[in-house]
Amino acid sequence: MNNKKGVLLINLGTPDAPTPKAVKTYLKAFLSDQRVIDYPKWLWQIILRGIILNVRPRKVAHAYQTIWTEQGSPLRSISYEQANALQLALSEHAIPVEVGMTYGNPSISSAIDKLIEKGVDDIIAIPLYPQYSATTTAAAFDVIAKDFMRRRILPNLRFINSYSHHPEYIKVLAQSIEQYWQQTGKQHLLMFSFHGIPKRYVSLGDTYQANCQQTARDVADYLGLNNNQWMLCYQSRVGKEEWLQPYTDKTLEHLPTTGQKCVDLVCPAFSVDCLETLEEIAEENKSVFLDAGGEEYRYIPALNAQPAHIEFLSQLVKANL
Ligand SMILES: C=CC1=C(C)c2cc3[nH]c(cc4nc(cc5[nH]c(cc1n2)c(C)c5CCC(=O)O)C(CCC(=O)O)=C4C)c(C)c3C=C
Ligand SMILES: [Fe+2]
Ligand SMILES: [Fe+2]
Repeated sequence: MNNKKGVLLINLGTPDAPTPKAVKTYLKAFLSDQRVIDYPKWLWQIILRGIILNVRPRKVAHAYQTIWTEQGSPLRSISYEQANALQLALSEHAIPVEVGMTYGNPSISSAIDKLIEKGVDDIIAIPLYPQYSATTTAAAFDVIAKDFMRRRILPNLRFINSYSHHPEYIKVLAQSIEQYWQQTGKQHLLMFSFHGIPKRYVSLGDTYQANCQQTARDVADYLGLNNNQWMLCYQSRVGKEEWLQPYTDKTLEHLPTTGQKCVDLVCPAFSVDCLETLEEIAEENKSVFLDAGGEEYRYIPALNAQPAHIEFLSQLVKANL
């Protein structure tokens, strides 16, 4: 008898509300994960609970308030849109799709419960991180593994660990940029801004930087861009350690002084628009660029639930049936 397949779409997670209290709960779970911050646990917990969780939630809650919608956090509401659209795209195979977040709600465990309730015994887990990183992809796997520890009967599991250079993904991403340029009638310097990670993690073997470089180069090649027409940077640095460089904010501050006054940003590490794109890139970094003398700054939206993105995800699922 064939196994019944189901899809678990995974993303990072987001607070339940844009309040300091809810943000504190979310950051506590997220920043306590040793995959994300690998300092000695006892030392880090003193810093986290003693300083960071008393200062950061207020500031970050304010940032969340600027992007919150009637549907709640964009990361969560767009993830549900993706799941509904993907389930529809897979309807001929009757494959249920559920959303699970590594931190916060809906949890990965609740998503696995729902799939099992629907009779699924073969789960295809897709962390929506095109570029592999231990900080995100492996962290998601850890949560699945932990969930499985409480189950007597384990479903089959297929885990898609990255798709940074999948030809169809490159095509969909490149075409979304092309369409943006066609609709606006203009093309500026293209800045690929990926979420950063500490440089040390790459030295320890994380393939994230190589994956980011591959995505950016493949998309630039698809678009026929020469080396002066695109660049790669890393955003969202946290803490005092050196992260992957060049930094997005420092680069945007510098670009206008070199005569580069117009820029288009795309953030391929984010499959879904979220705090780091809608606030940090589309607002905060825009001000950095314009204040430094830049003239035109545009953010190209994430792939979100765009039909071409959903079609790519459904191909990824079908290839794993
Ligand atoms: C401090 C360490 C962090 C690492 C390493 C990191 C890697 C990483 N994160 C994403 C995707 C997202 N990060 C988001 C928010 C966010 N990230 C960090 C820290 C690290 N991320 C923090 C503290 C926060 C919360 C906001 C803040 O306090 O500044 C989000 C957005 C969530 C939302 O609710 O909208 C995403 C998505 C990737 C892809 C990545 C490494 C590859
Ligand atoms: Fe992050
Ligand atoms: Fe940020």
